[in-house]
Amino acid sequence: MASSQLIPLPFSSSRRPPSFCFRCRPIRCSNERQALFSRIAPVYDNLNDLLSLGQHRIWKRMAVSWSGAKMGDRVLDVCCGSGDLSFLLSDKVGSHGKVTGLDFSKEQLSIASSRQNLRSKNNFMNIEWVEGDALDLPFADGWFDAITMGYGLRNVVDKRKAMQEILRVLKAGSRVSILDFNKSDEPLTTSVTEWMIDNVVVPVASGYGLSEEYKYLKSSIREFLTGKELEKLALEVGFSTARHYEISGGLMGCLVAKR
Ligand SMILES: C/C(=C\Cc1cc(O)c2ccccc2c1O)CCC[C@H](C)CCC[C@H](C)CCCC(C)C
Ligand SMILES: C[S@@+](CC[C@H](N)C(=O)[O-])C[C@H]1O[C@@H](n2cnc3c(N)ncnc32)[C@H](O)[C@@H]1O
Repeated sequence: MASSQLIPLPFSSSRRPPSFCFRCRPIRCSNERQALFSRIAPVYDNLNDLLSLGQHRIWKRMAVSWSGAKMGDRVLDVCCGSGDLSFLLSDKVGSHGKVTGLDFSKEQLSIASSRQNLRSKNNFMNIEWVEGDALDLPFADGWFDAITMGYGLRNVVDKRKAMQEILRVLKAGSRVSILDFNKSDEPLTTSVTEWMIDNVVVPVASGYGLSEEYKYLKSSIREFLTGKELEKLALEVGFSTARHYEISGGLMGCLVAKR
């Protein structure tokens, strides 16, 4: 029976937080982002449901399906947050499989662990929560049969390093499925997304005192990689195949890469 206790890991030397981050521009460095996701943790799930009208659950189901996770597998959910994809993976791999949800926000992992304990399904006990850094994964080479990363790659400070780490811990012939906002080539799609963030998402978030945190969404999407650039990065780090699928009219996208 997997423990639902959090497994704390010491900060890796590459990310030991400085006493303060005076040189960091807002939301630019790892510990700023860690603090952001810890602040939004209490309302994160509810705002996702409200602001996407529940659609994000469909997008996450698609990403988990595309990971190829199956009964009995040992799988990893990188940047698991409150655990949405981990719970979907838990159903896929069943009680003989094993799900590891990794995140560097204690607050997000605490929400995930609480949600696990509230659920009646036995096989959710096949999930363990690990506090760790996606840029320094505390797992052996070739350890996982499938990996997911939901709305995480856009948020790590070193996307190439994150992809290298995912490749390292993935078994040969296995897949990673990386879901995120799509940095569209279509001006209309970009305009609609940015209009929604400015005029719906941020005003709603401001009701919770989180307008700055949700404003970050727009800048992070602008600084993200396009689908083609994500495919190129995956092949450069060593994945054998990489395809980026646009979802919901190009609002979201999912990169599926095989080792
Ligand atoms: C699950 C979703 C986003 C997760 C997420 C990712 C981030 O990087 C954040 C950064 C800072 C704050 C919050 C997040 C965050 O929640 C996607 C759905 C939730 C979005 C917040 C809503 C986006 C709305 C779309 C722009 C328009 C939706 C149109 C239609 C209703 C589908
Ligand atoms: C937008 S949330 C996504 C949560 C969840 N996967 C989902 O789909 O709802 C992004 C998560 O990535 C985590 N994160 C960002 N950078 C990280 C890093 N370098 N290592 C581990 N977790 C990280 C944040 O703490 C946050 O919980």
